[in-house]
Amino acid sequence: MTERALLKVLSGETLKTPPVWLMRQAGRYLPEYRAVRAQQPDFIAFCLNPEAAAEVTLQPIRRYGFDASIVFADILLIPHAMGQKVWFEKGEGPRLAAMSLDTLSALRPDGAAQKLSAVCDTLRLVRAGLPESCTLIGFAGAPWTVATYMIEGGGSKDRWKARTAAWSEPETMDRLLANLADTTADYLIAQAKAGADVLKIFESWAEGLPAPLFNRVVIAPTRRIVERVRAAGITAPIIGFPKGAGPHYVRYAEETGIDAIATDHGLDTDWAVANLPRSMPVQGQLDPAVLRAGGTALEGEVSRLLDAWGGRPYVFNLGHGINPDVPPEHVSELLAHIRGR
Ligand SMILES: Cc1c2[nH]c(c1CCC(=O)O)Cc1[nH]c(c(CCC(=O)O)c1C)Cc1[nH]c(c(CCC(=O)O)c1C)Cc1[nH]c(c(C)c1CCC(=O)O)C2
Repeated sequence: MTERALLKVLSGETLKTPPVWLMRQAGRYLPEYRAVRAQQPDFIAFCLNPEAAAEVTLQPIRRYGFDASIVFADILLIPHAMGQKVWFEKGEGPRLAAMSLDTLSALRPDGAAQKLSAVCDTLRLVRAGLPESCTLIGFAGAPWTVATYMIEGGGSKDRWKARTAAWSEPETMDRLLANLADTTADYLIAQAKAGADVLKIFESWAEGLPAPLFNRVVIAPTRRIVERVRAAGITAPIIGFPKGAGPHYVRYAEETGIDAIATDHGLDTDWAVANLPRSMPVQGQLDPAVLRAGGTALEGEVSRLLDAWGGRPYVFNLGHGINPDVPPEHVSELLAHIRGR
């Protein structure tokens, strides 16, 4: 158990060769993923099919021997479980049924997490198929990020409706965020009980928020999740990923109660090294585009990050998910650069 490199780093150890895994390591860049996906036309049903989800979770572990495995699921399972219809249009990303903020904030969280028990079944199947040295990660979206999808009805360029609602209807918005936080905490607790060694909270839309809003919609609901998970006796380390938070990264690291911080590729490395809490484990921040590019650019960026974060508890990862057009052999090159130093 303590042999797991990722767990060592998350408990504060510095390793000469950092553990490595990649966001979206199970996905369309892998032909074996596309073969399973072709049999699973409904993406939500795919996520809730433990055999199929466990199979694609294990595919990148078999191919590359990553140090960690992240359960195949999606942050939009929470709105699905809370009663908002979610579907995926081919080539266009997620769609969610139009609902008013009042209606969304009245969706009752009680019992919603139990509707996602299939994800716990996936975790148990994955654990049984993983090498002992591989850490198993469970995850959920952070309330603000999930709320933006719920309010906008899908992805959006600037989250305009959600940001406007946060200012114009603060009580209703805060109620939605609190409901999401409680459901998400219950879901993460269930994942830890099903065998997740580590929990990760994806705040993919932390970008572009002034400080007062960042405190209210990002920090407070995230802290609420962490407190509720800890109150349930769960000790699994929690990684927070406030993508695009810029200088707010520091307060996020210090005030949410998370144990480790995942950084995006837009964050200045030297600034992050100087300003993030020194003892806090850091994960990230390779530009996904340099993984697509490969070659000497990739080698140079790997060296730059390993040099910058050397001497600190560090987990190698991308600054965002791997793109579908990344050649699978570039991932092998990446691992050779990291493990060959
Ligand atoms: C915002 C967000 C979502 N989902 C997720 C986030 C947070 C991380 C981020 O910012 O990317 C998180 C997520 N989604 C998925 C995982 C699986 C685990 C892993 O990292 O390997 C994880 C951790 C599978 C997935 N989730 C999705 C896919 C692609 C679906 C397909 O096979 O067509 C996968 C592998 C679909 C998805 N799901 C979501 C979007 C916007 C999309 C469409 C994007 C696209 O088409 O690439 C919502």
